[in-house]
Amino acid sequence: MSVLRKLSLVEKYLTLAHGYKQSFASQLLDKVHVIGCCGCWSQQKRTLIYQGPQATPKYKVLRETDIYLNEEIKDDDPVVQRLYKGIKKQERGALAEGITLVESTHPKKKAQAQVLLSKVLLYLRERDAHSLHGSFGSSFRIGLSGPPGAGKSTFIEAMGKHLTSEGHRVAVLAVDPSSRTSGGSLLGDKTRMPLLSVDSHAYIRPSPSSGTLGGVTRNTNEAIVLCEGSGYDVILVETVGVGQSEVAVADMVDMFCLLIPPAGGDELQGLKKGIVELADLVVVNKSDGDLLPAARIIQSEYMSALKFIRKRSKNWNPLVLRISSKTKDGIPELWLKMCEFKQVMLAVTEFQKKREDQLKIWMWSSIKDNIMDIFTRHPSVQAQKDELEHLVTSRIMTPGFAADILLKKFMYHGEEDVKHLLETQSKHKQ
Ligand SMILES: Nc1nc2c(ncn2[C@@H]2O[C@H](COP(=O)(O)OP(=O)(O)OP(=O)(O)O)[C@@H](O)[C@H]2O)c(=O)[nH]1
Repeated sequence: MSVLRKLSLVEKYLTLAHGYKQSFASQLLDKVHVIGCCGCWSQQKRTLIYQGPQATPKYKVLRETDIYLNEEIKDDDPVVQRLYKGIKKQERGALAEGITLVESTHPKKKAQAQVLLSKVLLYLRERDAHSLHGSFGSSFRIGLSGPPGAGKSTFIEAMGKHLTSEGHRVAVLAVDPSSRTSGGSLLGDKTRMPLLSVDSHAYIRPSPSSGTLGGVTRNTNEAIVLCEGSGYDVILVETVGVGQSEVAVADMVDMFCLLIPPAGGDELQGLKKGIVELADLVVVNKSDGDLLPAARIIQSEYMSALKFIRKRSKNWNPLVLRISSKTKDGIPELWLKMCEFKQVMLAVTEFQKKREDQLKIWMWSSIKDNIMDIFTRHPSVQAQKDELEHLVTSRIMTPGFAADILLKKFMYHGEEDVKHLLETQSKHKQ
């Protein structure tokens, strides 16, 4: 293509883009790669630096996503079979391998994980059908959040040991989207829960390190299902409270608990107000020794504050309880309250309704994640995102318009479309 021809295409693109004829403009973008521009709109036409046509590695990235979507993994896939049997037999190794499979980003492993999950979900459905607790009632998912130093590890250790001594099987999962940047999650570290980590009725799994909250959330949802398939009836999901992770955890559990230390003002500043609104139970930890008076004050402060917070359920008034994870005081009573919550929610079918809603949330968040993944890897998007970002940040193009261009490029990426639009345009001119 001659330099003049390229320049005229760039100019055409700009004129069309300015006139909001987006589809044609976006098709032209495929032909000419704008690598720089400056000045206002009219000046920009003259000062564009361009290069084209793009030497995009043809649909390489697109093929990758195609492979994932088209990957055919059958029920009798040997890996799926082996893990499914192992998980049902409550083998820790199979559970750990199954969770690693759901955390994998490899297309084939992702597809295997979905088949494994479908089988486990079906198994759980059949198991629930024969259970006294009814649909969804054979497990209890409890979310736990709290500011650093509240005593979460000490609490999980104490509560976990209490539950295993009562015959429960406890799984501890963590949601920590920051674990990737911080070089690995501390959550689930054996040194944090030394007794529980060697308890044969407990399983502790650190946060997946996929980085994004969406990815971590999906992995955790899937890990919960596998743990339940492996006979764990109490699932504790811990969050470090980074950004939106509490909301994500509240969306995947039956009950959400907030653990706080007996400290006011400064120490609790990191605690976002919104988190208190998510809590079905506020637990004041360290209610022992010298900290007892402070714990009582915090308890009454939170009890008053909760009166002004909109209730999450008309069937449950959030409570504020005091415990000591060190002396274990209040732990059995706290567990009884948790069980009462479950019974109340089951009786009014809110428990079942919430689980159903969570499955829908899970489906839609998976769609969102996958679409974003496919979208960002798409060759046309890859090729043009930088220049569009540049146009947007230079205030030459509106973010909405740039988004429309990328979306259209993504939806109509075929060469045919470009040809057709170019032909239409030239016919129109004649
Ligand atoms: N007195 C008293 N101290 C406690 C209690 N529970 C935890 N602690 C202490 O509080 C400190 C923090 O406990 P952790 O369990 O590590 O707290 P955490 O919330 O997991 O903290 P991060 O790991 O930083 O998130 C430790 O020194 C514990 O010994 C309790 O019930 N009473």
